[in-house]
Amino acid sequence: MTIPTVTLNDGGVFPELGFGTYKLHGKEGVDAVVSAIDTGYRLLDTAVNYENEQEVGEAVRRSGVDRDELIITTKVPGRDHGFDETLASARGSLDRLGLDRIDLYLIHWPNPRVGRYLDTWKAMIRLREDGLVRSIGVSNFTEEMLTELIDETGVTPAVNQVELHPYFGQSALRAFHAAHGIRTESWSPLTRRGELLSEQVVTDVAAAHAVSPTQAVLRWHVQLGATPIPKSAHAGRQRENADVFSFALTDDEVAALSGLERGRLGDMDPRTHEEM
Ligand SMILES: NC(=O)C1=CN([C@@H]2O[C@H](COP(=O)(O)OP(=O)(O)OC[C@H]3O[C@@H](n4cnc5c(N)ncnc54)[C@H](OP(=O)(O)O)[C@@H]3O)[C@@H](O)[C@H]2O)C=CC1
Ligand SMILES: O=C(O)C(=O)[C@@H](O)[C@H](O)C(=O)CO
Repeated sequence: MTIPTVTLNDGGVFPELGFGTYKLHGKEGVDAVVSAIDTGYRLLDTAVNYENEQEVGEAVRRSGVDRDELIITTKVPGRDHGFDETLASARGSLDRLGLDRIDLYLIHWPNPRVGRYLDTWKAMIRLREDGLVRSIGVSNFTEEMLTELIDETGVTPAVNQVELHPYFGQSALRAFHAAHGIRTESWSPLTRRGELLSEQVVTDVAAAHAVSPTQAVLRWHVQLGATPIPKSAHAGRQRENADVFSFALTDDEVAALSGLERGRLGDMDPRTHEEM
């Protein structure tokens, strides 16, 4: 299966859909990531805090796919914020991944009370200049935080990975991203298999296209211009989730799914939620 791509603001190629790896561990985790690569996923999303960078690196080596086709994302955790700390954190990630380059490096959470995301961002710029990282971006950043990074460094993040699903459509933040050429990446795009998938509007839209509810929801992300990164440990579901490029929702269907808006899944407002 071939997943279409877009071009990031730094010229990098970026898939319209990727693979989440949170909670994939051990041999089963490696197998799941290999299976995702076999299916056609090229964007893989890990983080120091997922404690599975080794598994992702092993899967990359086990897959028969050319390294340059893969976009390996990892993230600097809150406890490593700061200029020197971020440089060291990246080297730790490269060691665990067993790779010589991170393709997309993100600040996992802004942790505003720590107050060091700007220094962290400056280190990421350095890592990109040094060739250890290809693209740099952030996760869970608000419009105000993005503005600060851009104003202080002149470097606009390529990606902002944020909570996004039909219950939390992030329309204002997405408009800001569009205005600044920042690619939106959707975390928990399926709401971790919550009640969303049995909402009447979701099952109706799915039935209209003879697809599954997860496919209808993932197609909604694609049509918003966001890159969802669904996680599944199962090859059949991985295939189902990636198979969203041969049908299109109508504008009314996109609007109907957006009409499910009700807010975040949990209390994860990045202005107050901290993850170290
Ligand atoms: N930057 C951040 O702060 C965050 C980033 N993330 C990233 O986003 C990724 C995706 O989000 P995540 O929270 O994992 O949740 P998702 O919304 O991707 O949902 C994953 C859940 O849905 C199930 N599932 C997947 N596909 C199907 C299907 N076709 N049918 C039925 N069930 C399905 C999975 O089960 P099963 O595996 O059994 O198939 C799993 O339980 C993460 O893995 C991580 O990489 C997530 C949260 C925060
Ligand atoms: O999955 C991620 O990237 C996270 O940041 C998680 O820690 C997520 O926030 C979570 O599951 C917290 O319970």
